[in-house]
Amino acid sequence: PIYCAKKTKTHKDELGICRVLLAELEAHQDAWPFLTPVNHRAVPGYRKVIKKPMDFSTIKEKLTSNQYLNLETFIIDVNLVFDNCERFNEDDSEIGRAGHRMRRFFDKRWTELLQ
Ligand SMILES: Cn1cc(C(=O)NCCCNC(=O)c2ccc(F)cc2)ccc1=O
Repeated sequence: PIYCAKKTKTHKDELGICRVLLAELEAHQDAWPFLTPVNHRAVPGYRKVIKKPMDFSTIKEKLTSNQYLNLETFIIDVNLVFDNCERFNEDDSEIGRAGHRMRRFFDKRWTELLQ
């Protein structure tokens, strides 16, 4: 079409996309390191190194208690999960590789959903 207006998304539309994206992240086979908060008593050094812990269950709680203003604030928290993972884990480790795979999956899915 000659004129293609960018369809603005309402807050409800954006939150719907967040719910779909989060469900897909949680269902992914490589999600297991990210489903619950890292147990800093079981993982030495984690609390000192990672200033802003984040995980999918915390994101779900924030989503259901309407703490995300929009899709962007949701994407910031999801990226925090993957950035924390990269900071704390070797790229060539079980959890490090899972983090890279999950980030690639997320980046692909939210761009697809926004097209
Ligand atoms: C992101 N990150 C995670 C860990 C970590 O050790 N995370 C716990 C893994 C054990 N948790 C599971 O295996 C599990 C949890 C829930 C579930 F539904 C199924 C399996 C360590 C460093 C780090 O940076």
